[in-house]
Amino acid sequence: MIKIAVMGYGTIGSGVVEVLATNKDSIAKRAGDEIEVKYVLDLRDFPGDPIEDKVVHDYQTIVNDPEVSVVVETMGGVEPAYTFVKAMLEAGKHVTTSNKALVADKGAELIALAKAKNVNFLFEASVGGGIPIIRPLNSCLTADEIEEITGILNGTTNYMMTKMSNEGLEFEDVLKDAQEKGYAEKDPSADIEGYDACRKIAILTSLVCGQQVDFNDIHTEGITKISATDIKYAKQMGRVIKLLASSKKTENGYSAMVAPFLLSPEHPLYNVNDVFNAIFVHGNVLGDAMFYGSGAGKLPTASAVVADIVDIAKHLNRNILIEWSSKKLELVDYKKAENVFFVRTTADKAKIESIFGNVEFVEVEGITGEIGFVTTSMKEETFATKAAELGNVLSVIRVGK
Ligand SMILES: NC(=O)C1=CN([C@@H]2O[C@H](COP(=O)(O)OP(=O)(O)OC[C@H]3O[C@@H](n4cnc5c(N)ncnc54)[C@H](OP(=O)(O)O)[C@@H]3O)[C@@H](O)[C@H]2O)C=CC1
Ligand SMILES: N[C@@H](CC=O)C(=O)O
Repeated sequence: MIKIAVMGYGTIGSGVVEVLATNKDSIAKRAGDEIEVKYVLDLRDFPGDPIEDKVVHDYQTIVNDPEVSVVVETMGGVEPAYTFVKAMLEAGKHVTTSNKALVADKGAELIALAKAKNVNFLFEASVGGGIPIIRPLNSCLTADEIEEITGILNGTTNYMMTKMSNEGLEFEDVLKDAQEKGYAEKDPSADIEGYDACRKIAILTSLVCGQQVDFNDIHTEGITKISATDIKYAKQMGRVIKLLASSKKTENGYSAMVAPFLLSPEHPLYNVNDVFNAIFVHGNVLGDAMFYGSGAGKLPTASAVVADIVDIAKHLNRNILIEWSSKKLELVDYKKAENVFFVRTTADKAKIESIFGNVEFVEVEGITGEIGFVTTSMKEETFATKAAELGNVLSVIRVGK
């Protein structure tokens, strides 16, 4: 019998307990032993819940119980999750977490500590919800130099953009809906401002380069500036707007960015809707691969956490090597990246053409007093200079290749 503790009995933590109960027998076969939840740590009590008698409020109860060999962290945030997880690893317990804020910030340190203690620190659910992506990068794709990762990495914003675009719903209403469905972060600005996708692409980039990527270095724009008018222009162009997180290996180093992009139907991420996420990976020998599935939500995410528990059960006496050192990776300045831009402005066509040269104008029936245009490909810094010279810019969205 493998005894585990779950820290944080919210959407994902309760999902983990549910998955372990629903698939008890098949999980036991695959893990080679039965898994039993001994403790649930939370701030609250859960009267009437089957785990009612397992609830504890002091993490030291878990630290000090030698029977518990695996700990699940699903509380969220860096503190106190970091303090609790570190104490568990130091006590020789394996840990799995769905907490990307923790992994992005403290991943290198916790991986090193787990290695020193000959236990495991796994975090499959921290990126892409139920989609396997961490394990593929850490094992199946290790023959490759990964040259690009571009993904829809946030379920909340993809759900929101899909509903706003297909059903004409308002931003605040769809955000509330996503929160009620358990997709959003405790502070949903992490979703809508792009910070959550930023942390996820930082984690993936750290894994492929083996060094620490500071998420604060990644240029990040969310979806808060996307309006109903932008969506009308997108439809006129036959495109959809998606929040993309991207990391590319260039000849000068890795470059990463999070921002909304206009995608055409030919783009591999065009048809990724609702809470689904998809991650496009290009390796130098593999070529292209796509990972697709539910990017958020109770059971899909819990499925990934439980898969980590099973992996840990198979490696109780061996550390699974994860190449991610604390040495900082300096990213290439995003201003040097080349992009195509869609711009809405109240400036006139003559001024637009005198500054941007050859552009493609976009007009939408019923929208007056402004015009949209698509630029040629240019460096971010060149675009910023030209846009400042143009003035009267209402919105800017990058156009996917
Ligand atoms: N929701 C999703 O779809 C996904 C979430 N994640 C990540 O998983 C983690 C958990 O998310 P989610 O389940 O949605 O969050 P919830 O807010 O639903 O659950 C967190 C739980 O942890 C409890 N908690 C918070 N602080 C403490 C503490 N100091 N001691 C004990 N318990 C504490 C909370 O209690 P209280 O409510 O009283 O504050 C709550 O019950 C986050 O890192 C999130 O980013 C990852 C992938 C998908
Ligand atoms: N809030 C996140 C949850 C999963 O990581 C999201 O919407 O993607």
